[in-house]
Amino acid sequence: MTNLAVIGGDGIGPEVVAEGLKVLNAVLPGVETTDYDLGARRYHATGEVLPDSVQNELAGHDAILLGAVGDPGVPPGVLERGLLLKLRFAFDHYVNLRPARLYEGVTSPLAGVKPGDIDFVVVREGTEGLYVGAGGVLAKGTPREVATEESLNSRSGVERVIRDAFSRAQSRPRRHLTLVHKQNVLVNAGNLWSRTFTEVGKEFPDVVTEYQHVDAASMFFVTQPQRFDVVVTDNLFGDILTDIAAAISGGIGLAASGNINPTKEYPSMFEPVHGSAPDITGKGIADPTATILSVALLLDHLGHTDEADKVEAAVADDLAAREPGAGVRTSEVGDRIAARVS
Ligand SMILES: NC(=O)c1ccc[n+]([C@@H]2O[C@H](COP(=O)([O-])OP(=O)(O)OC[C@H]3O[C@@H](n4cnc5c(N)ncnc54)[C@H](O)[C@@H]3O)[C@@H](O)[C@H]2O)c1
Ligand SMILES: CC(C)[C@H](C(=O)O)[C@@H](O)C(=O)O
Ligand SMILES: [Mg+2]
Repeated sequence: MTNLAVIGGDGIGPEVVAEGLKVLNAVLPGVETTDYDLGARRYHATGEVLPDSVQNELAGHDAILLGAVGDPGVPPGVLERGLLLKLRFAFDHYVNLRPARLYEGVTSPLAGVKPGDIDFVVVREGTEGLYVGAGGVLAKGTPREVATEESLNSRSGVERVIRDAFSRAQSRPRRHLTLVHKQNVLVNAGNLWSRTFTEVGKEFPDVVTEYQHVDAASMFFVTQPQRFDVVVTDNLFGDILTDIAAAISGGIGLAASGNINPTKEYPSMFEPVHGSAPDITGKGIADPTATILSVALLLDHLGHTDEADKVEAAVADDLAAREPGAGVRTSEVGDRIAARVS
């Protein structure tokens, strides 16, 4: 019996997670779920963000489904760092998997692109880089104030995510992998990434490789998305590139992600790429598709590949059947996709 920890979180998080669970229950009845009240409400009520006891309980689950965290009433970073990043780091989610696909029936803002032109996956490093929290502030509040954030890149951390990306590229028809970095400026980390990429690449002679600086890659994402099959990159570049990937594939409401611990030592965590969207919270108009596609990634990770394929196919059918330009009603999307997989 699969046991799933559910963190609805803030803003539209609980709204989209409810639809993800609707689809999960329809395609794989009997998954045991435990809800965790984490996020802004708990923080305001108790001052707690992620108590150790809760983290330990989460560790005992097969997987975690998360909506989003972040709230305009909570200082920036408290929930994002204290909850989301804490879980990514504690559960060693070193592969942050973010597929981008333009489905039939979905309009891309890019002129002339067709479904099939955008079908790639970003393997974003999830535990290092500028996200580690190294740095600080000197002379705060004075004219001499200096703030630093350091990027940490370990050989083992870089190597394991690059190897994962190579092996994903090897299992896809095009067998193409692009390393994205900024080795012309970030010469220390860039050199480690590119040397490691070359060395690990020797284990995968059938994978075609390419390197792009992140500024050029950002341009090619919106001018020639067909160039990409698998992309591997560091934590911050991956964060930014995957919002671009979402935008060109029809919007942030469709972009799924998995924070994966490939060793399965800890539970992996699945969540939409988007945030808590305070501007549309409570209106019933958030698109739950990203969360439902994240449920497909979750099912795949847990070995339920048929169910994962069924969910993705149902999403594709639903998107193809949507009235162009018509708004989304959150619960209706969940109802329709759940009905298709039942
Ligand atoms: N994984 C996460 O938990 C996560 C991710 C990103 C941002 N955040 C947090 O969320 C809060 C808001 O951040 P933001 O505004 O930069 O990003 P956001 O993704 O929440 O919203 C950006 C825009 O996209 C729209 N949008 C987002 N999800 C949508 C959906 N499912 N359907 C339709 N429209 C959708 C929003 O309405 C908004 O206009 C911040 O506190 C931020 O730190 C959390
Ligand atoms: C909320 C924030 C910590 C997070 C990130 O930067 O990774 C978000 O933007 C994401 O893309 O999941
Ligand atoms: Mg982001």
